[in-house]
Amino acid sequence: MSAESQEQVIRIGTRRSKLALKQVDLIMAELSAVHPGAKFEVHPIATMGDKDKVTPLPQLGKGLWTNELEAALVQKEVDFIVHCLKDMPTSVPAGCLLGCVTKREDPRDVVIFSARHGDKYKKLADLPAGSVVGTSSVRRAAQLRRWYPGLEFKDVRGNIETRLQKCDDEELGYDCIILAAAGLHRMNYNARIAQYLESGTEGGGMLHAVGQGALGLEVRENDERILSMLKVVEDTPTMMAGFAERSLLRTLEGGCSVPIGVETTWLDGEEEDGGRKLKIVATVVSLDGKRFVDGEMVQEVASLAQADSLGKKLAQDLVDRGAQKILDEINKVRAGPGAVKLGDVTVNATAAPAV
Ligand SMILES: NCc1[nH]cc(CCC(=O)O)c1CC(=O)O
Repeated sequence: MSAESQEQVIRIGTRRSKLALKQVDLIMAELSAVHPGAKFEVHPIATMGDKDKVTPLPQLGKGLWTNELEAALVQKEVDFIVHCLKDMPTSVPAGCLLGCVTKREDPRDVVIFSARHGDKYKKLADLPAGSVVGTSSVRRAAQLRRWYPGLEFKDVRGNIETRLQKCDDEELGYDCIILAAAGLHRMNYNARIAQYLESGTEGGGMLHAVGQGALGLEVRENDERILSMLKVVEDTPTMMAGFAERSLLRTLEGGCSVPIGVETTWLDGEEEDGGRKLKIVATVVSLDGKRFVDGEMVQEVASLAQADSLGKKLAQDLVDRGAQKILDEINKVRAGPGAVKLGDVTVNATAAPAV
Protein backbone atom coordinates (compact mmCIF):
# COMPACT_ATOMS: atom_id res chain seq x y z
CA MET A 1 0.00 0.00 0.00
CA SER A 2 1.68 3.25 -1.13
CA ALA A 3 2.49 6.08 1.32
CA GLU A 4 0.09 8.59 -0.23
CA SER A 5 -2.76 6.07 -0.21
CA GLN A 6 -2.21 5.62 3.52
CA GLU A 7 -3.55 9.16 3.97
CA GLN A 8 -6.93 8.31 2.35
CA VAL A 9 -9.51 7.35 4.95
CA ILE A 10 -10.81 3.83 4.39
CA ARG A 11 -14.54 3.60 5.05
CA ILE A 12 -15.87 0.31 6.43
CA GLY A 13 -19.54 -0.65 6.06
CA THR A 14 -21.14 -2.73 8.80
CA ARG A 15 -24.43 -3.56 10.46
CA ARG A 16 -25.11 -1.64 13.67
CA SER A 17 -25.28 -4.54 16.17
CA LYS A 18 -22.70 -4.73 18.95
CA LEU A 19 -21.47 -7.99 17.40
CA ALA A 20 -21.02 -6.38 13.99
CA LEU A 21 -19.15 -3.40 15.49
CA LYS A 22 -16.96 -5.75 17.53
CA GLN A 23 -16.11 -7.66 14.35
CA VAL A 24 -15.09 -4.42 12.61
CA ASP A 25 -12.86 -3.55 15.59
CA LEU A 26 -11.14 -6.93 15.28
CA ILE A 27 -10.52 -6.39 11.55
CA MET A 28 -9.25 -2.81 12.03
CA ALA A 29 -6.84 -3.95 14.75
CA GLU A 30 -5.34 -6.58 12.45
CA LEU A 31 -5.07 -4.19 9.50
CA SER A 32 -3.58 -1.38 11.62
CA ALA A 33 -0.91 -3.70 12.96
CA VAL A 34 0.41 -4.13 9.41
CA HIS A 35 -0.60 -0.73 8.01
CA PRO A 36 0.01 1.65 10.96
CA GLY A 37 -0.52 4.68 8.72
CA ALA A 38 -3.97 3.60 7.51
CA LYS A 39 -6.95 5.65 8.70
CA PHE A 40 -10.38 4.00 9.03
CA GLU A 41 -13.93 5.29 9.34
CA VAL A 42 -16.73 2.95 10.50
CA HIS A 43 -20.07 3.38 8.74
CA PRO A 44 -22.85 1.48 10.60
CA ILE A 45 -25.88 0.91 8.35
CA ALA A 46 -29.20 -0.60 9.48
CA THR A 47 -30.40 -3.46 7.29
CA MET A 48 -33.93 -4.81 6.87
CA GLY A 49 -33.10 -7.65 9.27
CA ASP A 50 -32.08 -5.08 11.89
CA LYS A 51 -35.02 -2.72 11.33
CA ASP A 52 -37.79 -5.30 11.31
CA LYS A 53 -37.41 -7.13 14.63
CA VAL A 54 -40.93 -8.56 14.58
CA THR A 55 -41.43 -10.42 11.31
CA PRO A 56 -40.11 -14.01 11.49
CA LEU A 57 -36.87 -14.23 9.46
CA PRO A 58 -38.31 -16.68 6.88
CA GLN A 59 -40.60 -13.87 5.67
CA LEU A 60 -37.95 -11.19 5.19
CA GLY A 61 -36.44 -12.63 2.00
CA LYS A 62 -32.81 -12.80 0.86
CA GLY A 63 -30.31 -10.01 1.47
CA LEU A 64 -32.06 -9.09 4.71
CA TRP A 65 -28.66 -8.58 6.39
CA THR A 66 -26.77 -7.23 3.36
CA ASN A 67 -28.81 -5.24 0.79
CA GLU A 68 -28.36 -1.77 2.31
CA LEU A 69 -24.66 -2.37 2.92
CA GLU A 70 -24.05 -3.50 -0.67
CA ALA A 71 -25.91 -0.45 -1.98
CA ALA A 72 -23.47 1.76 -0.06
CA LEU A 73 -20.52 -0.20 -1.49
CA VAL A 74 -21.77 0.08 -5.08
CA GLN A 75 -22.42 3.81 -4.59
CA LYS A 76 -18.86 4.20 -3.23
CA GLU A 77 -20.09 5.44 0.14
CA VAL A 78 -17.93 2.73 1.76
CA ASP A 79 -14.76 0.96 0.59
CA PHE A 80 -15.45 -2.52 1.97
CA ILE A 81 -18.05 -4.29 4.10
CA VAL A 82 -17.48 -6.63 7.02
CA HIS A 83 -20.24 -9.26 6.93
CA CYS A 84 -20.80 -12.43 8.88
CA LEU A 85 -20.13 -14.80 5.97
CA LYS A 86 -23.24 -16.80 6.81
CA ASP A 87 -25.41 -13.71 6.26
CA MET A 88 -24.18 -13.20 2.71
CA PRO A 89 -26.40 -14.48 -0.11
CA THR A 90 -24.52 -16.94 -2.32
CA SER A 91 -24.14 -14.34 -5.07
CA VAL A 92 -23.04 -10.72 -4.75
CA PRO A 93 -24.24 -7.72 -6.85
CA ALA A 94 -22.54 -6.99 -10.18
CA GLY A 95 -19.32 -5.09 -9.59
CA CYS A 96 -18.87 -6.54 -6.11
CA LEU A 97 -16.64 -9.36 -4.91
CA LEU A 98 -16.30 -11.53 -1.81
CA GLY A 99 -12.69 -10.39 -1.61
CA CYS A 100 -11.58 -12.00 1.63
CA VAL A 101 -12.66 -14.58 4.21
CA THR A 102 -11.10 -14.43 7.66
CA LYS A 103 -9.87 -17.18 9.98
CA ARG A 104 -12.95 -19.00 11.28
CA GLU A 105 -14.18 -18.64 14.81
CA ASP A 106 -15.91 -21.76 16.22
CA PRO A 107 -18.57 -22.54 13.55
CA ARG A 108 -20.82 -24.62 15.81
CA ASP A 109 -24.29 -23.82 17.11
CA VAL A 110 -24.77 -23.86 20.87
CA VAL A 111 -27.54 -24.29 23.44
CA ILE A 112 -28.22 -21.59 26.05
CA PHE A 113 -30.70 -22.60 28.76
CA SER A 114 -33.00 -20.04 30.36
CA ALA A 115 -31.47 -18.66 33.58
CA ARG A 116 -34.69 -19.61 35.35
CA HIS A 117 -33.62 -23.26 35.10
CA GLY A 118 -30.36 -22.69 36.97
CA ASP A 119 -28.06 -25.70 36.44
CA LYS A 120 -30.95 -28.13 35.99
CA TYR A 121 -30.15 -28.96 32.36
CA LYS A 122 -26.78 -29.72 30.76
CA LYS A 123 -27.86 -30.69 27.24
CA LEU A 124 -30.87 -30.73 24.91
CA ALA A 125 -31.55 -34.41 25.67
CA ASP A 126 -32.23 -33.43 29.32
CA LEU A 127 -35.27 -31.34 28.34
CA PRO A 128 -38.71 -32.92 28.93
CA ALA A 129 -41.14 -33.28 26.02
CA GLY A 130 -42.97 -30.04 25.29
CA SER A 131 -40.02 -27.85 26.24
CA VAL A 132 -39.73 -24.70 24.12
CA VAL A 133 -36.62 -24.02 22.00
CA GLY A 134 -36.17 -20.47 20.71
CA THR A 135 -34.75 -20.06 17.22
CA SER A 136 -35.59 -18.04 14.10
CA SER A 137 -33.59 -20.41 11.90
CA VAL A 138 -35.48 -23.04 9.87
CA ARG A 139 -32.11 -24.81 9.53
CA ARG A 140 -31.78 -25.15 13.31
CA ALA A 141 -35.44 -26.04 13.91
CA ALA A 142 -35.60 -28.64 11.10
CA GLN A 143 -32.46 -30.48 12.28
CA LEU A 144 -33.51 -30.42 15.94
CA ARG A 145 -37.03 -31.67 15.09
CA ARG A 146 -35.28 -34.65 13.48
CA TRP A 147 -33.41 -35.63 16.64
CA TYR A 148 -35.69 -34.20 19.36
CA PRO A 149 -39.25 -34.65 18.03
CA GLY A 150 -40.74 -33.97 21.47
CA LEU A 151 -39.52 -30.37 21.61
CA GLU A 152 -41.55 -27.31 20.59
CA PHE A 153 -40.01 -24.46 18.56
CA LYS A 154 -40.74 -20.74 18.83
CA ASP A 155 -39.36 -17.77 16.92
CA VAL A 156 -36.89 -15.50 18.71
CA ARG A 157 -35.69 -12.28 17.04
CA GLY A 158 -33.17 -9.60 17.91
CA ASN A 159 -29.43 -9.27 18.45
CA ILE A 160 -27.51 -11.48 20.86
CA GLU A 161 -28.25 -9.40 23.96
CA THR A 162 -31.96 -9.21 23.13
CA ARG A 163 -32.23 -12.94 22.52
CA LEU A 164 -30.46 -13.73 25.80
CA GLN A 165 -32.90 -11.44 27.65
CA LYS A 166 -35.88 -13.10 25.93
CA CYS A 167 -34.45 -16.53 26.81
CA ASP A 168 -34.36 -15.59 30.50
CA ASP A 169 -37.74 -13.83 30.52
CA GLU A 170 -40.12 -16.24 32.30
CA GLU A 171 -43.16 -14.64 30.64
CA LEU A 172 -41.94 -15.55 27.15
CA GLY A 173 -41.70 -19.24 28.02
CA TYR A 174 -38.43 -20.22 26.34
CA ASP A 175 -36.60 -23.14 27.98
CA CYS A 176 -33.52 -22.58 25.80
CA ILE A 177 -32.37 -20.78 22.67
CA ILE A 178 -29.93 -21.79 19.93
CA LEU A 179 -27.21 -19.34 18.87
CA ALA A 180 -23.90 -19.45 17.03
CA ALA A 181 -20.83 -20.02 19.20
CA ALA A 182 -18.91 -17.44 17.17
CA GLY A 183 -21.11 -14.52 18.13
CA LEU A 184 -21.11 -15.51 21.81
CA HIS A 185 -17.32 -16.01 21.85
CA ARG A 186 -16.69 -12.62 20.21
CA MET A 187 -18.99 -10.92 22.73
CA ASN A 188 -17.59 -12.83 25.74
CA TYR A 189 -20.80 -14.70 26.61
CA ASN A 190 -18.97 -18.06 26.79
CA ALA A 191 -20.24 -18.63 30.35
CA ARG A 192 -23.84 -18.93 29.03
CA ILE A 193 -22.98 -21.81 26.69
CA ALA A 194 -24.33 -25.13 28.04
CA GLN A 195 -23.79 -27.40 25.05
CA TYR A 196 -21.99 -27.28 21.68
CA LEU A 197 -23.85 -28.97 18.81
CA GLU A 198 -22.04 -30.70 15.95
CA SER A 199 -22.49 -33.68 13.65
CA GLY A 200 -21.34 -36.17 16.29
CA THR A 201 -23.23 -34.79 19.31
CA GLU A 202 -24.57 -37.66 21.43
CA GLY A 203 -28.36 -37.76 21.28
CA GLY A 204 -28.46 -35.69 18.11
CA GLY A 205 -26.49 -32.75 16.85
CA MET A 206 -26.53 -30.07 14.22
CA LEU A 207 -24.66 -29.13 11.08
CA HIS A 208 -23.93 -25.43 11.08
CA ALA A 209 -24.98 -22.78 8.57
CA VAL A 210 -22.95 -22.20 5.43
CA GLY A 211 -20.16 -19.78 6.34
CA GLN A 212 -20.99 -19.69 10.03
CA GLY A 213 -18.15 -18.40 12.22
CA ALA A 214 -16.22 -16.68 9.43
CA LEU A 215 -16.29 -13.05 8.31
CA GLY A 216 -16.75 -12.20 4.64
CA LEU A 217 -15.20 -8.92 3.44
CA GLU A 218 -16.97 -7.59 0.35
CA VAL A 219 -15.25 -5.09 -1.96
CA ARG A 220 -15.72 -3.50 -5.37
CA GLU A 221 -14.23 -5.97 -7.83
CA ASN A 222 -11.58 -3.66 -9.33
CA ASP A 223 -10.43 -2.03 -6.11
CA GLU A 224 -6.90 -3.47 -6.04
CA ARG A 225 -5.85 -1.07 -3.25
CA ILE A 226 -8.40 -2.53 -0.81
CA LEU A 227 -8.09 -6.10 -2.09
CA SER A 228 -4.32 -6.11 -1.49
CA MET A 229 -4.74 -4.54 1.94
CA LEU A 230 -7.26 -7.18 3.03
CA LYS A 231 -4.79 -9.99 2.27
CA VAL A 232 -3.55 -9.33 5.81
CA VAL A 233 -6.69 -10.78 7.36
CA GLU A 234 -7.39 -13.47 4.75
CA ASP A 235 -7.28 -17.11 5.85
CA THR A 236 -6.90 -19.40 2.83
CA PRO A 237 -8.17 -22.68 4.41
CA THR A 238 -11.30 -20.90 5.69
CA MET A 239 -11.78 -19.10 2.35
CA MET A 240 -11.64 -22.41 0.45
CA ALA A 241 -13.94 -24.16 2.92
CA GLY A 242 -16.35 -21.22 2.74
CA PHE A 243 -16.33 -21.31 -1.05
CA ALA A 244 -17.12 -25.05 -1.02
CA GLU A 245 -20.00 -24.47 1.44
CA ARG A 246 -21.37 -21.52 -0.55
CA SER A 247 -21.14 -23.49 -3.80
CA LEU A 248 -23.21 -26.27 -2.20
CA LEU A 249 -25.87 -23.79 -1.06
CA ARG A 250 -25.87 -21.95 -4.42
CA THR A 251 -26.44 -25.25 -6.25
CA LEU A 252 -29.19 -26.42 -3.91
CA GLU A 253 -30.86 -23.05 -3.89
CA GLY A 254 -31.69 -23.45 -7.58
CA GLY A 255 -35.21 -22.25 -7.02
CA CYS A 256 -35.54 -21.97 -3.26
CA SER A 257 -33.80 -21.42 0.08
CA VAL A 258 -33.54 -24.61 2.02
CA PRO A 259 -32.75 -25.69 5.57
CA ILE A 260 -29.35 -27.18 4.95
CA GLY A 261 -26.48 -27.71 7.34
CA VAL A 262 -22.83 -28.21 6.52
CA GLU A 263 -19.57 -29.09 8.24
CA THR A 264 -16.17 -28.82 6.52
CA THR A 265 -12.93 -30.27 7.89
CA TRP A 266 -9.40 -30.15 6.48
CA LEU A 267 -7.94 -33.66 6.80
CA ASP A 268 -4.41 -34.11 8.18
CA GLY A 269 -1.51 -34.90 5.90
CA GLU A 270 -0.45 -33.36 2.64
CA GLU A 271 -0.82 -34.94 -0.80
CA GLU A 272 2.21 -35.49 -3.01
CA ASP A 273 1.58 -32.21 -4.79
CA GLY A 274 1.32 -30.40 -1.43
CA GLY A 275 -2.47 -30.10 -1.60
CA ARG A 276 -4.75 -31.03 1.28
CA LYS A 277 -8.01 -32.96 1.38
CA LEU A 278 -11.20 -31.19 2.38
CA LYS A 279 -14.11 -33.17 3.83
CA ILE A 280 -17.56 -31.64 3.47
CA VAL A 281 -20.62 -33.07 5.19
CA ALA A 282 -24.12 -31.74 4.46
CA THR A 283 -27.76 -32.44 5.16
CA VAL A 284 -31.06 -31.31 3.65
CA VAL A 285 -33.94 -31.73 6.09
CA SER A 286 -37.68 -31.29 5.61
CA LEU A 287 -39.13 -28.50 7.72
CA ASP A 288 -40.81 -31.01 10.04
CA GLY A 289 -37.54 -32.93 10.49
CA LYS A 290 -39.12 -36.19 9.32
CA ARG A 291 -37.34 -36.51 5.97
CA PHE A 292 -33.69 -35.84 5.31
CA VAL A 293 -30.82 -36.60 2.97
CA ASP A 294 -27.31 -36.66 4.41
CA GLY A 295 -24.12 -36.75 2.38
CA GLU A 296 -20.37 -36.25 2.53
CA MET A 297 -17.45 -36.02 0.14
CA VAL A 298 -13.67 -35.74 0.43
CA GLN A 299 -11.56 -34.15 -2.30
CA GLU A 300 -8.16 -32.58 -2.61
CA VAL A 301 -8.69 -28.81 -2.73
CA ALA A 302 -5.87 -26.45 -3.67
CA SER A 303 -7.85 -23.62 -5.29
CA LEU A 304 -11.15 -21.74 -4.98
CA ALA A 305 -12.23 -23.38 -8.25
CA GLN A 306 -11.66 -26.86 -6.77
CA ALA A 307 -13.52 -25.81 -3.62
CA ASP A 308 -16.41 -24.60 -5.76
CA SER A 309 -16.44 -27.88 -7.69
CA LEU A 310 -16.53 -29.97 -4.50
CA GLY A 311 -19.56 -28.05 -3.21
CA LYS A 312 -21.38 -28.49 -6.51
CA LYS A 313 -20.65 -32.23 -6.63
CA LEU A 314 -21.98 -32.89 -3.13
CA ALA A 315 -25.08 -30.78 -3.80
CA GLN A 316 -25.80 -32.80 -6.93
CA ASP A 317 -25.29 -36.06 -4.99
CA LEU A 318 -27.84 -34.90 -2.38
CA VAL A 319 -30.32 -33.95 -5.09
CA ASP A 320 -29.85 -37.29 -6.87
CA ARG A 321 -30.47 -39.18 -3.59
CA GLY A 322 -33.83 -37.60 -2.87
CA ALA A 323 -33.12 -34.07 -1.66
CA GLN A 324 -34.97 -32.78 -4.71
CA LYS A 325 -38.33 -33.91 -3.28
CA ILE A 326 -37.65 -31.93 -0.09
CA LEU A 327 -36.54 -28.93 -2.16
CA ASP A 328 -39.64 -29.10 -4.36
CA GLU A 329 -41.89 -29.24 -1.30
CA ILE A 330 -40.30 -26.07 0.10
CA ASN A 331 -40.38 -24.47 -3.36
CA LYS A 332 -44.13 -25.03 -3.51
CA VAL A 333 -44.48 -23.17 -0.20
CA ARG A 334 -42.31 -20.34 -1.56
CA ALA A 335 -44.54 -20.03 -4.61
CA GLY A 336 -47.85 -20.28 -2.83
CA PRO A 337 -49.71 -17.53 -0.91
CA GLY A 338 -50.00 -17.48 2.86
CA ALA A 339 -49.23 -20.31 5.22
CA VAL A 340 -49.04 -23.97 4.28
CA LYS A 341 -48.85 -26.98 6.58
CA LEU A 342 -45.84 -29.20 5.81
CA GLY A 343 -46.17 -32.24 8.06
CA ASP A 344 -46.44 -30.88 11.59
CA VAL A 345 -45.12 -27.46 10.64
CA THR A 346 -47.06 -24.44 9.36
CA VAL A 347 -44.81 -22.45 7.08
CA ASN A 348 -45.27 -19.00 5.53
CA ALA A 349 -44.42 -18.48 1.86
CA THR A 350 -41.46 -16.39 0.59
CA ALA A 351 -39.17 -17.71 3.29
CA ALA A 352 -35.60 -16.42 3.44
CA PRO A 353 -32.42 -18.52 3.51
CA ALA A 354 -32.20 -20.60 6.61
CA VAL A 355 -29.40 -19.38 8.92
N1 LIG B 1 -27.83 -12.91 11.52
C1 LIG B 1 -27.62 -13.93 12.48
C2 LIG B 1 -26.16 -14.21 12.65
N2 LIG B 1 -25.25 -14.01 11.67
C3 LIG B 1 -23.99 -14.42 12.16
C4 LIG B 1 -24.17 -14.84 13.47
C5 LIG B 1 -23.13 -15.38 14.38
C6 LIG B 1 -21.73 -15.03 14.01
C7 LIG B 1 -21.15 -15.81 12.85
O1 LIG B 1 -21.71 -16.81 12.37
O2 LIG B 1 -20.06 -15.42 12.42
C8 LIG B 1 -25.51 -14.67 13.80
C9 LIG B 1 -26.11 -14.90 15.12
C10 LIG B 1 -26.48 -16.36 15.35
O3 LIG B 1 -26.69 -17.11 14.38
O4 LIG B 1 -26.54 -16.73 16.53
